[in-house]
Amino acid sequence: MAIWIYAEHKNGQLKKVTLELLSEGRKLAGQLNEELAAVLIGKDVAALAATLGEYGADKVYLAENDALENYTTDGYTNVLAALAKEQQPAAILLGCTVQGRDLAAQVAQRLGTGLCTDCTGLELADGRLVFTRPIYAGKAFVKAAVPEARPAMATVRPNVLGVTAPQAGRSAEVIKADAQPGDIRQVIKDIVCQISTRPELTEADIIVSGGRGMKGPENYKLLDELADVLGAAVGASRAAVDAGWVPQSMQVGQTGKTVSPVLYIACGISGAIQHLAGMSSSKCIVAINKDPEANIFKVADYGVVGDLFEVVPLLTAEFKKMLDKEQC
Ligand SMILES: Cc1cc2nc3c(=O)[nH]c(=O)nc-3n(C[C@H](O)[C@H](O)[C@H](O)COP(=O)(O)OP(=O)(O)OC[C@H]3O[C@@H](n4cnc5c(N)ncnc54)[C@H](O)[C@@H]3O)c2cc1C
Repeated sequence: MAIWIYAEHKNGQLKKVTLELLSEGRKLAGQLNEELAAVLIGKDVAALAATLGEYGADKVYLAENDALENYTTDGYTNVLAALAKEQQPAAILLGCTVQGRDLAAQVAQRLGTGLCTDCTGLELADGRLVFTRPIYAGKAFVKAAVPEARPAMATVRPNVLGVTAPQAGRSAEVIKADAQPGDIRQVIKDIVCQISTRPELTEADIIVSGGRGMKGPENYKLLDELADVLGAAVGASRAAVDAGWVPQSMQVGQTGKTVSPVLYIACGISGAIQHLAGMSSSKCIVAINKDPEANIFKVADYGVVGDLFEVVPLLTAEFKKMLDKEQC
């Protein structure tokens, strides 16, 4: 009975959440005395198996097929579900990403098993995997387990688990898996990539986010400047997205992306429950708001009551000075 990690990858690179799951999976597999396996699906992805081994996988099930070049719900579900039926793992863990959420739901249905979504913690209790997940938009947490059904499945929020250092030279046994994608109903004609030098929102360690208090799209350049100095991603509230100031891909919250960076700087965001649902698991929250009663201050670790148009440029200048000094 093994613990499986779904190895999500993009543009020839493993997603950070895959490494986080491997690191956590390694600990759990050790405690359970089970093996840790990664499932790698795609076209020409075999080279990634070496990294999976270095980060803790004992085995890599490699399913390669030309038809699996791009993620499709049908193709990837058929391959992962068939493999799980054959091998009967104890658990399958996926990242709570757009792809992971889609695939996990389909595979769980196919296997007739339970799925805990959007988990922020994993532990063992009486030899069983117990998942921690936020409820009521992050106001409370439940501990949930998948009762008798096997495998127990879960999607885990990116950026909440740490990544342990890879062990150079550690390798995994690579097993060629059946890679028959079956009937694929989706046709992918083109993939339009956003070109950005910034980290992806869900994987970023630092996020600078702006809301309605930004007053207009032209003012986001203030956040861009701060983000450039900090190597951060830029996010937004739904109010800013609905106003057409920034694209929906930047939205953080219940109907946007869920993020857990080390540092989240909220500028001109009131802290509506739907926004908090997407960012309250950030490790450190800094809020800049001119209203001292704003709800965001209830979740903030540090709050600046002030006008963001004064505070943000000052922060940018101070961080720049600090980093310039460090480089000297
Ligand atoms: C079903 C549903 C789903 C939703 N999903 C989401 C979601 O995913 N994400 C999300 O964000 N929202 C979501 N919302 C909307 C949410 O309820 C709020 O309307 C939204 O988050 C408000 O955005 P905001 O904080 O930017 O704007 P506001 O609430 O208008 O707050 C603007 C803040 O800026 C401050 N401010 C103004 N000027 C300045 C200045 N110069 N300097 C400093 N501060 C200033 C103000 O004091 C105020 O606190 C959802 C709502 C519903 C009903």
